[in-house]
Amino acid sequence: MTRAFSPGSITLFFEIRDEHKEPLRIGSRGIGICVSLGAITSVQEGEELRVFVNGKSMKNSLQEDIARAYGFKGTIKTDSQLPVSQGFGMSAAAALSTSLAIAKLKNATYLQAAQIAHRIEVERKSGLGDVTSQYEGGFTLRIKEGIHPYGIVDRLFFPPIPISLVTFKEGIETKEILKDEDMRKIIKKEGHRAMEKFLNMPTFENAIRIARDFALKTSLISDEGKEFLKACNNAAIAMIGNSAIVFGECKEEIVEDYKVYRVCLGDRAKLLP
Ligand SMILES: Nc1ncnc2c1ncn2[C@@H]1O[C@H](COP(=O)(O)OP(=O)(O)OP(=O)(O)O)[C@@H](O)[C@H]1O
Ligand SMILES: CC(C)(CO)[C@@H](O)C(=O)[O-]
Repeated sequence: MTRAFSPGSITLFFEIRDEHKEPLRIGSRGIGICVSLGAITSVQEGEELRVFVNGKSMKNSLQEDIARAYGFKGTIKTDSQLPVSQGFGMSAAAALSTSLAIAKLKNATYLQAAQIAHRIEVERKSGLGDVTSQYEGGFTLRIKEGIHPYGIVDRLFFPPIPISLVTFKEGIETKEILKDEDMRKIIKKEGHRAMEKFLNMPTFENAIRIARDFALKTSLISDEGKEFLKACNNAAIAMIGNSAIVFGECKEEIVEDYKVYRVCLGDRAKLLP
C-alpha cells in the first residue's frame, strides 16, 4: 500500500486564465495558502478499480480519472480532513494525493504526478490553481497561470500565526461558478485588478486587504460572510466557498456558532511512510 498527503489550499483572490488549449497552460493567477489539514489517499493495486471517499464508495470520481491516466487498477481510499466545496481546495488535494501515491507505484516523478492532477482538475472544472499551490506548499503567489514548465509560482513570507477556517452554511461548487459567463467576466476583471494592486506591494497585510475587497466586488460572498468580515478585520473569504479564513486570533463570541478548523501554514504535498 502507498499513501500520500496533500494540504488543502485556500485562494484569497484569483484571475481566471483558461483561454489556452493545453491544460497544463490553463490555470489562474492569484494567492493560495496551503494549510496543515488536507487529504490523505492510500492506493493498493488489484483486479478492479474501486474508489472510496471518507469510507463511502464513489463513482465517476476524480480519483478514477487520475487512475486511468496511469493505467492503474486497484483500490483508492481518500480521507478528507476538511469539508468539500468550501474553498479549501479539497478536490485538488484528493487529485494530488491520489496522483502522488500512484506515481510512486508506477515509477513516475513528483512533477509528472502534479501535472496529471492539475490536468484532471482543469478538465473537470473543479479548480484552476490549487494543484499548483499544493505542489509548491506554503503561502504561494501564482504569477503566471498553469503548472511547471508553463506556470510560475513564487512564495511569500507568512508570519508565525495560527489560522482558523470558519465554515458558514452549505458550500458552493466551483464548477457552477467557473461555467457562469457573467461570473467569469467579473472574476477576470476584478482578479486582474487585485493582482496588479498586490504585485505593487506584495505583503501579507496587503493580501488580506485586497482579498476582502475582491470578495465584495465579485459578490463571491454570502450575507453571513459580509457580517463576519465586518466583525473580524483579520479575516478573508475562502474562494470559492461559503467560509472564511481568519489570520491569528479571533474573538470566541464571533466564531462560537460555526464549525471551526484550527490549522497552521502547510507544507507541500508528500508521500507518507
Ligand atoms: N476529497 C474528494 N474526493 C473526491 N471527490 C472530491 C473531493 N473533494 C471534492 N470532490 C469532488 O469534486 C467536486 C467539486 O468540488 P469543489 O471544487 O467544489 O470542492 P473544493 O475543491 O473543496 O472547493 P474549492 O475548489 O472551491 O476549493 C465535487 O463534486 C466533489 O464531489
Ligand atoms: C478556482 C479556485 C478559486 C477554486 O478553488 C482555485 O482553483 C484557484 O485559485 O484557481
